[in-house]
Amino acid sequence: MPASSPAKLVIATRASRLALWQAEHVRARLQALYPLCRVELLELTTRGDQILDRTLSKVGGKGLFVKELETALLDGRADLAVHSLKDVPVDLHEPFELSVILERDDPRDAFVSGRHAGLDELPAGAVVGTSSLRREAQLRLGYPQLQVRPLRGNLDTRLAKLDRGDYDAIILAAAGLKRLGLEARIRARLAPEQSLPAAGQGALGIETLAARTELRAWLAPLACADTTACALAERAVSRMLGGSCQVPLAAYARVDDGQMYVRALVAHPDGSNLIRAEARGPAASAEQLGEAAARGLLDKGAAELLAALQDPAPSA
Ligand SMILES: NCc1[nH]cc(CCC(=O)O)c1CC(=O)O
Repeated sequence: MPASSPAKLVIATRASRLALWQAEHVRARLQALYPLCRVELLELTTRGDQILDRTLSKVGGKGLFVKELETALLDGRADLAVHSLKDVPVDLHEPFELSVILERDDPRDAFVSGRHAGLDELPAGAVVGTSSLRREAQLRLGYPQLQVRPLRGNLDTRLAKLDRGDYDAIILAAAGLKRLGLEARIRARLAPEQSLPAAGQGALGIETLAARTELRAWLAPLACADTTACALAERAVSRMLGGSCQVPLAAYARVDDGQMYVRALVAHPDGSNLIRAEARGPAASAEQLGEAAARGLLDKGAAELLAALQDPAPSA
């Protein structure tokens, strides 16, 4: 236990069911660490939660989910903000810091469907919902016979759209479904070779004001060393490729016995081009390994692929 302990901690969170589960999870962990502390949640509605009619890549990306929470940290209305690490921009900067990364849950993408047991069982022409360019690109490449259609909304909304027949199947993060008690809806977990996860998928991050060093010390016992190393590597890939959810980019690291294996890919969302790279080495060099994987992608033309996506040539 740190020398001092907090009297009160306020956790800023988005008001979605997933965000509330995550904030409550952190609340319970902190409460167990500091039984005398009052740990409270402050629920906020973010711009990202309000805009539901356009795909995320069109409305400005991940920052939408983070800004309102950061304002609460700045105002002193909250001490910490809990995020799905996947949704935290890689360019998080002063006066904020990502002070703790918690142990990761299942990082894989999950296949959810009423009638079908997995991607390989879907008939040609079946409609698969996802709004992630990363998932779309990998699906189109591996399963060109399927139709990929956009899917937005929080987890419950997405499942409702599947259930009312808008899609034959949808792809969601396994961790999110698990957290909401919806694990039974998962028909198959996609292997990293099939659908390489997004940087940070399945992990939680806690953001604080960097100046509040006492907070960092109080939160430190929640950190998971292996997940932190993976996050460093994966986020290094994203950073070097200018990653956001507007970019079809995947980065996935694992650590076994101190040894790290990082895989990364960028792809054209239409499945026409997919570039992979990987790196292995000691987990202690996580960030360098992520950078090496990113350089591998860049050496194979990743920058050109991404530039072409941002500035598409007029199609005939
Ligand atoms: N894109 C939104 C988002 N952010 C975090 C999760 C799930 C939990 C996680 O990955 O940690 C999800 C839902 C999804 O991608 O299906």
